[in-house]
Amino acid sequence: MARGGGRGGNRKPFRGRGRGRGGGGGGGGRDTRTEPWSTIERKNDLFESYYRMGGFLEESEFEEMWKALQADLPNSFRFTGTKSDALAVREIFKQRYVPAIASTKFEGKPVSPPEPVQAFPDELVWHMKTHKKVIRRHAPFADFQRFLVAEAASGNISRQEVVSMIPPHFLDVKPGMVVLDMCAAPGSKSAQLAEMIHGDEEERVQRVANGKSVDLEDEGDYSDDGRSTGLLIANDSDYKRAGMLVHQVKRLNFPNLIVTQHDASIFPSIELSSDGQKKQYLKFDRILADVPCSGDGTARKNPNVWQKWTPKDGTGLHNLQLRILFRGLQMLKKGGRMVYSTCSMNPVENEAVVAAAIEACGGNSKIRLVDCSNNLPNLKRKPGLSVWKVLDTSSVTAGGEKTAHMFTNWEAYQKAKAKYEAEEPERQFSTKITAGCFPPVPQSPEERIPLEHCIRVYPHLQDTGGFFIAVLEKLDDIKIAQVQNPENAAKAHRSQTQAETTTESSVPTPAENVVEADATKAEDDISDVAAPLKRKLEESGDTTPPKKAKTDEGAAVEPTENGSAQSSDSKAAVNGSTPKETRLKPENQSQNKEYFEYLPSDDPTIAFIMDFFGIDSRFPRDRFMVKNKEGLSLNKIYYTSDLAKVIISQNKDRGMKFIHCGVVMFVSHRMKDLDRNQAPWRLQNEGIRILEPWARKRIVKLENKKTLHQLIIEMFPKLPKEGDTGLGEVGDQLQKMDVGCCFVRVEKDEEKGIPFRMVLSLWRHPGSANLMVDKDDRRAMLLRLFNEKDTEIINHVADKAKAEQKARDAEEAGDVDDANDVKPDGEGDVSDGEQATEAMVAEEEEGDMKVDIEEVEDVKMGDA
Ligand SMILES: C[S@@+](CC[C@H](N)C(=O)[O-])C[C@H]1O[C@@H](n2cnc3c(N)ncnc32)[C@H](O)[C@@H]1O
Repeated sequence: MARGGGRGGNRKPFRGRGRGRGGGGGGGGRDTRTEPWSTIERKNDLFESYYRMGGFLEESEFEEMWKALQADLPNSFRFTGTKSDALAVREIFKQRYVPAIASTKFEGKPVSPPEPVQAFPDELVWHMKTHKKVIRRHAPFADFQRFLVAEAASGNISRQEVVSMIPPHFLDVKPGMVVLDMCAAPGSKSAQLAEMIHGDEEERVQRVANGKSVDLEDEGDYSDDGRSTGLLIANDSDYKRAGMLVHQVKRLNFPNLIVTQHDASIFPSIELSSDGQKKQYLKFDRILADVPCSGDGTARKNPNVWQKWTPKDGTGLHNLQLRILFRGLQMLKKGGRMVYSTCSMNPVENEAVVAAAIEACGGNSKIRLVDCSNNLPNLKRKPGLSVWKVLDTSSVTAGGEKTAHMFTNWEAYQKAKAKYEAEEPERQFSTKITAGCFPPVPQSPEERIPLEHCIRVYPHLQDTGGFFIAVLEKLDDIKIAQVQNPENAAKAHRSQTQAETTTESSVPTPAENVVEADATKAEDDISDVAAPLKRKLEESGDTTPPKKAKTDEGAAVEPTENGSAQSSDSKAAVNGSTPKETRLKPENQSQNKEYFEYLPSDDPTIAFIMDFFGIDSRFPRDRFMVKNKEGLSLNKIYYTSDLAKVIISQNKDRGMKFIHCGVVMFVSHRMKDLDRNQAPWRLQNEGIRILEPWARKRIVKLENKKTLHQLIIEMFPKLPKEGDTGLGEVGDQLQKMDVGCCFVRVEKDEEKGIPFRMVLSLWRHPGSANLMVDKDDRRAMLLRLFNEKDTEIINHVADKAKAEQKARDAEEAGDVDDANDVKPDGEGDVSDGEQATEAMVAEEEEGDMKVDIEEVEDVKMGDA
C-alpha cells in the first residue's frame, strides 16, 4: 500500500459516525438510541416469529441462532496494508499484547484473549469477546487500547465487523482490475478492495526501478512499470456518507481511487476516450453491491432492530436493491464477477433480489450464480434458500389493529389481498410486495436458479452478525430487450409461471413449514396458523417505509451491449413506464464543485521538482493534478494513476459527481523572494512511497534504530555545519545536503529490530533537521517500534517560541491567553500544522529566504 511516512504517515482517522446500514430501513438504520445498549430488551415477537416460522433453520439450530443474535457482538479488527507490513504489525500484536491480555483478570475473572478468526487466511483477522467499552475504560486493557487506537489512526488496522470483511474476499480481485463499489460508505470494504487492487505494488515497483524484472508468473497487470493499472471507484448516493467515505479512503494513499456520489441504480456510464468512431464506455471487471438493507443481521449491535423491526423494512427496499444489482450487472464486463451482499437475513432482500435480477437479465445463460464453496473454505455458512415465505402486516386505520400474514407465493398473496379488499375494505395492505419478493417458480429444470449457491452467514456459526452474499458471473451480454425494467421483467415472469404452477410447483415446498395466508382459507384459519404473529403492534413498531433512493438529476446514459446509447432510467422502470432516453447534464462550474485539473507534462514546476529530487525519467510526468479552477500549481500537487486521469478528464464536465481523487504528493514551501517554480516543495507522506523508488537525489539512508529513535523524539534537533552532529549516520549525510526536503529511507532489518521498510520525509534547515511526521504519528511509531508509551516528544522550536511568547505576554498583559499560544503541530491538517512550524524555523534559520507567514495561514484556512 502506498502509505506515507512508512508505517507512520499523514493519516488521521475519520472521527464522524458511520454506524448502521445507511439508507436502509428502520430495522438496521442508524443507531439513534439514547438509553444504554445493555438496558435494551432484545426481544421482538414479530421479528422472532418470522425467523422461527419461516423455515430458515431446524428448530434446535434456530434456538442457537437466536441466542447468538441476542448476545453482544465480539470486538473485531483486521491488519491492513501490504501483506508484509500487515504481517509485521500482526507479529508485534501477537508477541506483545496477546500474552499480556491472556494473563489479565477483569473483575476477578480471567479474560479470554483475542483470537484469530479461522475463516480468514494468515491470521490477519482477530476478534475478542471482551466488550469494547470495557477495553476502552478499564486499566488492565490500557496498553492494548493504546495500541488499537494508534494503529487504527495510522491505518495499520481496521476495526471492522467480521461479516463485513467477507464480500471482498469472494470478489476475487486481482491487481490491474477495474472495480466498482456501488454503495461504499463508510468505506471499510472499499479499503479491502483497494488493498487487493494494489497487491504487492511497492515491491514490484522497487524491482522495476532498480532494473530487475517483474515476476511475470504472478497474476495482475504490471505493464505500468510495476504499478497497478487497476482502479477502484467507490460510490455512495448519500452526501454526508460520501464525505465519510472520502475520509476513510484518503488514508489509503491510493492514486487509483475515485469517489463518486451517485444513485447506484442509475449510476452513469463512464466515457473513455473515444477512438474517433464511436464512444467507448467503461465496463468493470468486478463490482460490489453491498446494498442498503433492513440490517436485521446487525441486531447484536443495533438496538433499532429489536425496537423497530417490521417486514416492511425488507419489502420496502427490495425494488431499490434489485435496481442496483441490475444496474451493476449491466456495467459488468462479460466474464466479470459481481458480489451482492446485505447484512439482512430476510430472503426478500436477498435470494428474491438475486433471482429477480437473473430473470431480468435473461436467466442462467446470461448470469451464473457461482458456487463458492471452495472460497474461504473455513467460513462456516449455510446455503441460500430456494423457498421462503413473505411476511406482511395489514392494518385497520380506525382501530389501529394490525395483523401479520405469511404468504408462500404471489398468487396466494394476491388472492388474500383481493378477499380482504372485498370483505374488509378498510384494511390497508403493503403496496411494496411484488411478485419478485417470492421464490421463483421455474418452468423447466434448466431455468431453475441455483439459489443454494448463495451464502448465508448466521450469528451462531462463528459468533458474528448475520450476513448474505451472492456471487454472480456475467456469461453473456444482456440484450437490449432485457435492458428495460428489472422489476417488471421479474414480475411478468413470476406471474406467468406461478399461474401455471401454483398447484404443482417444480420446486418442492416442505409442507410442514408452510404458514400460509391463503384467501381460499377462512379468516379463522389464517388466525390459527398465524396466531403467534397476529397481534396489535405498537404504532411506533411499524415504521414508515425506509428511505428511498435519492433522485439523481443526471440520469444515466446506458451504453448498450452493442455500444449505442440506451437509456436506463430506472425510475421510469420502477413506475412501469417506458424508460426515456436521458443524458448526464453537464454541470455548471459552481462554488461547491471540486476541481480536478491536470498539469501539462512539461509544467515548469513539475520539471523543477523532478530535477530537485532526481526522479527517474520513467516516472510519469503527466499524471499530476491540482484542485483549483485555473489549473495552477499553487499549494498542493496531487498524483493519480493513468486510468483515473482518463476517467476524470473525460467525464468531469459531463455531470459526473467526482468528490475525491488523487494523493497529495507535494506541498509548496512558500518563500517570498523566490519564484514559485524555484521554491523547494515538500514531499508529502501521502505520496512519498509512490515516488521514492524512482528518486536518485536527496536520499538519506538511516540504518540505526537509535538514530530513528532520536529523530522521532526530537523535533528540529540542531544540525551544526561541521563536526559531530549528534545525529548519527543521518547527520553526516545531511551536512552535505542543501536546504530542502529529502527522503529518509529505512530498510527492513529484523536483526536490528526494524520490522518493515519505511520511507519518511525530512526537511533539512540551515541549522536543524526535522522529520515531517506529526506528534500523533511519532507517538504511534514509538509504541510500535520501541514499545514506548510515555516518552516525551521535544519540539525545540515550539518550546523556544512558547517561552518567548509567554515572556512577552507576561510583560505586556499579565494574563496568558491560551488560545493565542503557538500551536506548532496544529489540530487540523497535519501537513499544514507542520508547515507553520517549518515556517517558524525558516524565518529564524533561513534568514533571507523569508517565509510569507500570512500565506501559510491562508493555507491553513482552506487550501486550493
Ligand atoms: C450497507 S451500507 C454500505 C457499507 C459499505 N459497503 C462498507 O462496507 O462500509 C449501504 C450504503 O448504501 C448507500 N445507499 C443508499 N441508497 C443508495 C443508492 N441508491 N445508491 C448508492 N448508494 C446508496 C447508503 O448511503 C449506505 O452508505
